[in-house]
Amino acid sequence: MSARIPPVLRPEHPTPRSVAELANGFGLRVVGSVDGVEATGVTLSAAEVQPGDLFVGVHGANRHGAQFATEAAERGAVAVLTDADGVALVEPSGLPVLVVDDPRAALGDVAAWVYRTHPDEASDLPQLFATTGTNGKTSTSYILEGVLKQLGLVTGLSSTAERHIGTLSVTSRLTTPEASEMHALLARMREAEVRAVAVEVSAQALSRHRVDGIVFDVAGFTNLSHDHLDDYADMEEYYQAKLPLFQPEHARRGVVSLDTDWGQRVVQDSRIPVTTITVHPDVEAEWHVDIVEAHAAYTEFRLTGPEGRELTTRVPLIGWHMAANAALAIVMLVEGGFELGAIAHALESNHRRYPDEDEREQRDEPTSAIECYLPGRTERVSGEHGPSVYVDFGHSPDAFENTLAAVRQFTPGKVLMLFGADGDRDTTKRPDMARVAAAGSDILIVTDHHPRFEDAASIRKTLVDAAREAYPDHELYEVSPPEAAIRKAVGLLGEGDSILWAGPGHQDYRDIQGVRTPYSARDEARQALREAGWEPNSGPQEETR
Ligand SMILES: CC(=O)N[C@H]1[C@@H](OP(=O)(O)OP(=O)(O)OC[C@H]2O[C@@H](n3ccc(=O)[nH]c3=O)[C@H](O)[C@@H]2O)O[C@H](CO)[C@@H](O)[C@@H]1O[C@H](C)C(=O)N[C@@H](C)C(=O)N[C@H](CCC(=O)O)C(=O)O
Ligand SMILES: Nc1ncnc2c1ncn2[C@@H]1O[C@H](COP(=O)(O)OP(=O)(O)OP(=O)(O)O)[C@@H](O)[C@H]1O
Repeated sequence: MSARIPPVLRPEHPTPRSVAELANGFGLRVVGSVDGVEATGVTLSAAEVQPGDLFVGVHGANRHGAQFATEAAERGAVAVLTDADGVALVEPSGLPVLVVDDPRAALGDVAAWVYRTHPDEASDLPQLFATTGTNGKTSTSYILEGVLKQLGLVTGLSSTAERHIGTLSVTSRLTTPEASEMHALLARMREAEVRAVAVEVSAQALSRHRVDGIVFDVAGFTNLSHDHLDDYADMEEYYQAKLPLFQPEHARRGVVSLDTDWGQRVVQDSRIPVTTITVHPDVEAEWHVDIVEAHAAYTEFRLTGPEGRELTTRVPLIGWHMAANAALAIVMLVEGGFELGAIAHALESNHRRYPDEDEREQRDEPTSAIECYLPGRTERVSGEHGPSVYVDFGHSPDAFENTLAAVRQFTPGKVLMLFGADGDRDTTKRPDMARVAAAGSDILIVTDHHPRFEDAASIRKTLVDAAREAYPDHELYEVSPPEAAIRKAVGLLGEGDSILWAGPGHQDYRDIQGVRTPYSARDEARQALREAGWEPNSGPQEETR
């Protein structure tokens, strides 16, 4: 059985556009005739062609997309956009060809033209908020969406986990979709009268032109730390990949967190107006975040900014880093034109019940709180009794350090870290992940994650060796597969202890040898708790969505 491929959201009522006009407007060479040909959509994938589409054949890392032109024609493509190498590959399909040097680089503007989502042409687009950084993009985007909803807006979201259009939700494939899908999504959001959208932008997306043809109203930067050094030669190259988001081509204004030193570089190197924010009291910034209360169900923080502006609220997540993400989201909204006072008012009129709410009511204090549910980000799956179990999407040393520290705060007993590493992804971070995992835990269980085309046992060995070398006396087990590992973890612990299962987060599959097998770590952990006699929680969807 393989996991279902999530759908691509497109406009339901696209207006056809003349392919000849497209060729003229973009100065493209035409092979064959495009007279009277009209396009209603754009795609890079032959399997996803819908009648009326322009199929774009890019020279990929594995193959040339133009070789799938016949399949695209059979599905109803009306023309192909490709490079000079692709022209001969398209010939058997009989489709007319538009030729451009770099189809991927042209894709954003072409898709924006077809879907009428280019900022020069469209005055009716939703307000767009982009977040980038190594960690915290998904969290900040969900929090932004949550606050926008509390402000009463119809919202959209594009994240690693899900894409949302109002109440419609579909699972995501990539963190940031290809430009053809991105513009189709924006066009569909416009049809649904979405007013504001939170978009997660990965470094890979910027390097691969996935947000071309989009100018975000506000771009936010969370942090930069070791990750993705399979895609980028070093941290400098990784940083340079993020930078275009803070230039006028992609954003009007920026909010930059100075929590990592890289933030200062963004401030220096960007060519748009930026404001700064930090949780560090000794770092100079326009906005500061102080933690007021760390509770097992929320983190309360105070945000202070220029002209004496101040707001105190809660985010229903644990760890200082989640308060940092929430504060960043709020300042992004302020930069987007929302008054801090209006945001404060919207957050106070919520109905969430926290354990100490009765006490607050007696003191006649309104509770200000952000309403949001983040799938698989330090998500608690355990119930009232037994060990606390959190499932998380962290897969970098920095993420491990912060989530372990957050879990430790609310664990009187032992903290057990259960994790594996991604196959076919940055191998250089693995030893650091193992060392940080051991440093922050009392017990470590190394298991498998997505091996992809790598040997799972050798990934585990790298992790185990690095942890043993750094912490020879650490209690450490190597258990495969993860179903066995979570049962071992639950069996080792009891009341007052915690398990942090890092890696799988919200995901509903495991990638083994390129086959996506349905798999939910959250379901697996709940089942393991049940088998051990502990009743898990019923899942936050029912409680908060
Ligand atoms: C490295 C990378 O970004 N690769 C992306 C790229 O693949 P590729 O260039 O290898 O494509 P290819 O397999 O050679 O195929 C070439 C073309 O032929 C088409 N094709 C191919 C086969 C076929 O049967 N029919 C067909 O039409 C493909 O759609 C493609 O357009 O183009 C594909 C089509 O859009 C993407 O799916 C693929 O993303 C892969 C799955 C991926 O894993 N990307 C990761 C690295 C990524 O982008 N990650 C970031 C988040 C990172 C993070 O923050 O953790 C993200 O934004 O998701
Ligand atoms: N501001 C932050 N600083 C450090 N770690 C963070 C921060 N925000 C979230 N994390 C941790 O990073 C991990 C990933 O969180 P999240 O999914 O929000 O980030 P992301 O940037 O979207 O990651 P990805 O690109 O892998 O989807 C989680 O373990 C989370 O607890």
